Amino acid sequence: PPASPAPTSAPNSSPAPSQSFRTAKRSSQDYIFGKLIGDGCYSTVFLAKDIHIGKEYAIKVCEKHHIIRKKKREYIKREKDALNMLSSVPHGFVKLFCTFQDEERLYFVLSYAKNGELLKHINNVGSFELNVAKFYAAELLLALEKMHAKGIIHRDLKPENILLDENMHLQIADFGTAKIMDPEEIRCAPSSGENDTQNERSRKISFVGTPQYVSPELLHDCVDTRASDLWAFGCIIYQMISGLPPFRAATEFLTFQKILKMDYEFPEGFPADAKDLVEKLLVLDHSKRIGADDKGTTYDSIRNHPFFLGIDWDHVWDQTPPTICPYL
Ligand SMILES: C[C@@H](Nc1nc2c(c3cc(-c4cn[nH]c4)ccc13)C(=O)N=C/C2=C\CC1CC1)C(C)(C)C
Repeated sequence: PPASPAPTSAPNSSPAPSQSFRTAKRSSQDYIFGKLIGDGCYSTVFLAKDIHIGKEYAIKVCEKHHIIRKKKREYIKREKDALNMLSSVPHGFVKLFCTFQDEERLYFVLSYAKNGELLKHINNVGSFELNVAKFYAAELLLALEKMHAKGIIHRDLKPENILLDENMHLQIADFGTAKIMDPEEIRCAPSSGENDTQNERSRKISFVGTPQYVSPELLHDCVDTRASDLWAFGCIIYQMISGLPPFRAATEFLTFQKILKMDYEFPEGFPADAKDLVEKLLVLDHSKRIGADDKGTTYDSIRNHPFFLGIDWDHVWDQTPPTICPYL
């Protein structure tokens, strides 16, 4: 953990807008830094405890010189903006409570997702029972709807940055790769391939997600749309049920090849409804993916798919998540 430098002048901090009371300016002195819980490209996430209230947080620490040298200021700013835009959403995302800085570092104080990465839970049991996969797919879809309705495309969704809180509810993390669409681009439709504005579709992008989950349009045409997150959604449903992502190979290049050739198959016994939904999400043409044409701020065509039969969409977050247990 970073040595807590004695603050020379009160480091500037900006309390998150959601705080209902004024707090004194925070600094690294207000926290006891614990174990390292995650390592991103340009940041490290530590478990930390607020010495005044004893509450645990995840604090993302970014070295300023590293960000400047790697020209990543835009990524950091975009992540803070996305987290602030989502801090008013009650469920589905890690919360940003406040930020502060000192001479060398930027600090983001965030909610601590006590049960860690979804990937760890999939690997612990091999693969999820259908009811567990359905539940987390439903929570993930609700989070995608909220994110997309605010014009935020995550672009790197994967089981490593989908976390589980202390009550085992889902929280999406790591918005450093997110794209925030300009206000005039945000339509009510959460995702609409053919109606996407020219800039949303054709904007040159400088970033490609994690090989196993990256969408073909991001690879082939350098295009990112909300539907790119729907592709990753399909990969994650496949992986929760089978234990592995659909596109995997010895190298990144071979993985990309498989994606562009749609070279994947379903293991024996993969449930038919789940297979049908995954096949409707893993479509090369992003405008033809299920949900891409949905209007309003919900993916009704996905919600109404038989895979989600029995999900009460208004009470998913109130439910006690089903126990993740190894296959008998
Ligand atoms: C995805 C991220 N990993 C993680 N990011 C966050 C965690 C987190 C917690 C555990 C964990 C908890 N218990 N055991 C493990 C493992 C990985 C975590 C958390 O609690 N709260 C906020 C986080 C992130 C906030 C987001 C703005 C960056 C990477 C790999 C990028 C470091």
